Amino acid sequence: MSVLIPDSVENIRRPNVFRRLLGNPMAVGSMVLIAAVIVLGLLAPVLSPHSPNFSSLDAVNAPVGTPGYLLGGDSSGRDIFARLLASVNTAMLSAITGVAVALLIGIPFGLISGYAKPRTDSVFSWVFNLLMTFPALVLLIVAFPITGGSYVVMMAIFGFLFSPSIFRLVRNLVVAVKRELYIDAARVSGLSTARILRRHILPAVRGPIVITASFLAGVAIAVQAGLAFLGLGTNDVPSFGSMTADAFANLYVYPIQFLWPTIMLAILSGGFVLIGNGLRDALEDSSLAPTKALRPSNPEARHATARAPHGPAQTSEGPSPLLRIRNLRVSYPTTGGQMKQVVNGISLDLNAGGVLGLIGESGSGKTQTAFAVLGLLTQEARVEADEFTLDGHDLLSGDAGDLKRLRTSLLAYVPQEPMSNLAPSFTVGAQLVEGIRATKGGTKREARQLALDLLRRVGIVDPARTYRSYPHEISGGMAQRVLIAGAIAAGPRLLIADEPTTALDVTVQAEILDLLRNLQTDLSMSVLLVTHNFGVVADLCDEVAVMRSGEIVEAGSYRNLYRHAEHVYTKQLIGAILDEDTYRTDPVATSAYPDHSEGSVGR
Ligand SMILES: Nc1ncnc2c1ncn2[C@@H]1O[C@H](COP(=O)(O)OP(=O)(O)OP(=O)(O)O)[C@@H](O)[C@H]1O
Repeated sequence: MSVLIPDSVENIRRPNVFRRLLGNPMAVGSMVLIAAVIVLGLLAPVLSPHSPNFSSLDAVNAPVGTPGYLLGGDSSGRDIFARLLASVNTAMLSAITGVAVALLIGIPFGLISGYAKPRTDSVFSWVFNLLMTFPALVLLIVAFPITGGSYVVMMAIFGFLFSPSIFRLVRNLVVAVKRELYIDAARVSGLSTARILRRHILPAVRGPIVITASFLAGVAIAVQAGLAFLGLGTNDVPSFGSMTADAFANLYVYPIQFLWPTIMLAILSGGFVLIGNGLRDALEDSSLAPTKALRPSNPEARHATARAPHGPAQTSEGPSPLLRIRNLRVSYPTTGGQMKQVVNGISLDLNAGGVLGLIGESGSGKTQTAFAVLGLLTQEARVEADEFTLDGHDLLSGDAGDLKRLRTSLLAYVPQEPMSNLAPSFTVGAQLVEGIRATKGGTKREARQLALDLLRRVGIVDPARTYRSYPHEISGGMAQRVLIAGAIAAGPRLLIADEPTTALDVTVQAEILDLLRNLQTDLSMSVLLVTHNFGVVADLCDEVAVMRSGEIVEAGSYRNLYRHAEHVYTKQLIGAILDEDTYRTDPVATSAYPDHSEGSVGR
């Protein structure tokens, strides 16, 4: 299958994220300050001569610099420096507890809810929305007696009450990401849901989770301090809140006692927010936009899309075609409660080794047909047919797992937008290796070797370099070659190519068509080519089915159709083929289809 899946977690780390983070002065400053504060907290027993709860009458309100009392003593004669360092540990443990609980609840439920069927999503969303309506701070105060005064338990409750914010964030991100084509590609490849969630979706949504977790850490520290300020918590554990409450009583006499805990509190809670912002910027800067395919033009290649068909024509009348479709209907529910049919009962056969072009204007139902074969239609789609078989197996009945395995072993898919089908966070090699291992098994070393061979096989000049590259570092044409390499890795019997050249410039289109033609011949595989361009059909296909408004209006061998097309729409499509001897001066006639006059035949 055309699977381009990452290899391992190590491969998902972009090398320059940390470097980018180091280029952000606010984030670096915050990290240094927080790290210094944390080290001070950890070294508390070494640095302070007194225990934080030790009190001495001699040290009551002692000034800064008193021997043995670096920052002086508080109103109870305790060492302010010792209590400050102990409070750092309290704050950090509070942040870790609160954030960990919120993430442990919010992330898995958010991932499942966003990815699962609408009913599961509704149930989870309802529960978390309900939880979100609870006034968290009031509940924390009310729950205080059952915590036994333990701030760790209180912060665990805090994490629980704030988990809906993580849940909603993750769920909404997943809903957006799961529509990406590379997720479809991963599903087609047969990867399990858990693996897709862990390897593809989680890395894609981690940036916003990181920033929210940082905010939450800052909030957790502030909330714990606030509760302690109100006297909620054991007196044995020093915290910035209890220190400020003590100092508050002496605010006008010894204001400096108030200064130390508030400065530390500001450093810790503000610092986490700044680090989170810096991390988000670093992650966003390294999320890379696809680059356009730019290749030196090859004047000779211009012939390719308008050439006569090659090789012997395949008949679609064989006794047991690889793909057999009879009266296929695909429909979707409308807001009015009815079903809207987008594929209206089409029938076609594709023999082993045959090349069938499915051609038609935009919206004619080509992709819906191809996706029905691939099993990639959305859950609300209703697929019905009198016959719908792949290699003799019924695609409409039977165990979902068996059908998935069948498709994985027999089908491969080459998409329209090569860049969108490569996961941006992983190297080309990592994606190929995992795709190969998911379909063929074997060791990582074997998969790597095969990936390099495949890259060479699809005409990539420097396979090792491309193997190491991220998708943004290669051109659109190379990305399509990479996808084709992944598609042929497991030796598919049927390759479904959906507008494989549309997103590429014209010379690269010709190269990709050449490649597909050579691979089809060498590997003796069948090809179902979805296109709106008769020139592409001419280049590759033996048989053609012309689709319009969800129906096949004309079908037959390419040669026959090219010479003796009967349907006016087929004639229009043929008339839209451009070659170097054709100079179009008139627009394509559309009067035969007044209701579809805007329909594009040569988009
Ligand atoms: N999820 C959906 N819900 C409702 N209608 C849909 C859905 N997906 C596709 N359609 C409709 O199905 C019809 C056929 O779409 P399809 O993608 O197969 O067209 P196409 O011929 O491949 O065109 P294109 O070349 O633009 O992709 C379109 O009218 C489209 O709006």
